[in-house]
Amino acid sequence: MKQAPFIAVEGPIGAGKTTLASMLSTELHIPIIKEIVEENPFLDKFYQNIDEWSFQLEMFFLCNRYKQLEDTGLQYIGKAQPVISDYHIYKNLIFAERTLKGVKLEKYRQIYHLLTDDMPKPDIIIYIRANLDTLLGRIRKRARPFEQDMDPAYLEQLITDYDKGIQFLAEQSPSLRILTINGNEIDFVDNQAQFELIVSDVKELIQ
Ligand SMILES: Nc1ncnc2c1ncn2[C@@H]1O[C@H](COP(=O)(O)OP(=O)(O)O)[C@@H](O)[C@H]1O
Ligand SMILES: Nc1nc2c(ncn2[C@H]2C[C@H](O)[C@@H](COP(=O)(O)O)O2)c(=O)[nH]1
Repeated sequence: MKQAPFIAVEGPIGAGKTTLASMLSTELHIPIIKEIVEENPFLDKFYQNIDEWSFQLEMFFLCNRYKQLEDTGLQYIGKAQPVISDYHIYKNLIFAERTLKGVKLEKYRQIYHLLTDDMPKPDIIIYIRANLDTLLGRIRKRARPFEQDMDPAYLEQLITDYDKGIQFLAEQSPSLRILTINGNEIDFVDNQAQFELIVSDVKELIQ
C-alpha cells in the first residue's frame, strides 16, 4: 500500500498556518495535528524578555511537539491515512538559532537532533510567505495580548530565517514537495475561489 502523505503547513508568525491547515483538514477530511499555544506558560514572559526566557521556551516547544507527534502523529504518519499539521518539527531549530546563543544553543542543537533525527518528517510542505506588514496586520487581527508589542525586527529576521530554513529542507531532501503560497496576495480566508485553487494544488500533490 502506498504511504499516505504527511503535510505540514509552515510560515512565520501570523502567516495563516493554523487557519489554512484547519480549512484543508475540513475540506479534504484529513486529521489535523495542531499546535497548542494558549497553554504555553512561557510565551508572555518570553516576549517581555527574550534573552531571559528563550531557553525555557524553546525547550518547552521542542518537548511538546515531540510528545504531540509521538502520541498523535504515530496514529497516522506512515499509515494509509494522510495527516496535516500546522507546523514542521524543524521550526524549533529555526527559532532556536535566532533566540539562543553560545552554550545554550549548542546544548539545544544536541537535544534537538537526539529527539528528532529519527522522526518521520513531512513529505509535503505548504509554505506561506508573507511580508512584515502583512504579518503585523494578521497578528493585530488575531489579538493575542502577549504578541501585540512584538519587536518588528524580530519578525523581520524570522521571515529571512524561514526562507533559509525551507530552502535548507528542500536541499536536504530532494523528494520533499513544497507548495509556496504568496500570503500577501492570496486571501484563502475570505476568498473562496482562492482557497479552492489551493485545494486543487494540494489534491494534485497528494494524488
Ligand atoms: N490569507 C489570509 N487572508 C486573510 N486573513 C488571514 C489569512 N491568513 C490568516 N489570516 C488571519 O490572520 C490571523 C493569523 O492566522 P493564523 O492562522 O493564526 O496564523 P499562524 O498560525 O501562521 O500564526 C487569523 O486571524 C487569520 O484569520
Ligand atoms: N521562540 C519561539 N516562539 C515560537 C515557536 N513556535 C511558535 N512560537 C510563537 C510564535 C507565536 O507568538 C506563537 C504561536 O505561533 P504561530 O506561528 O502558530 O503563530 O508562538 C518556537 O519554536 N520558538
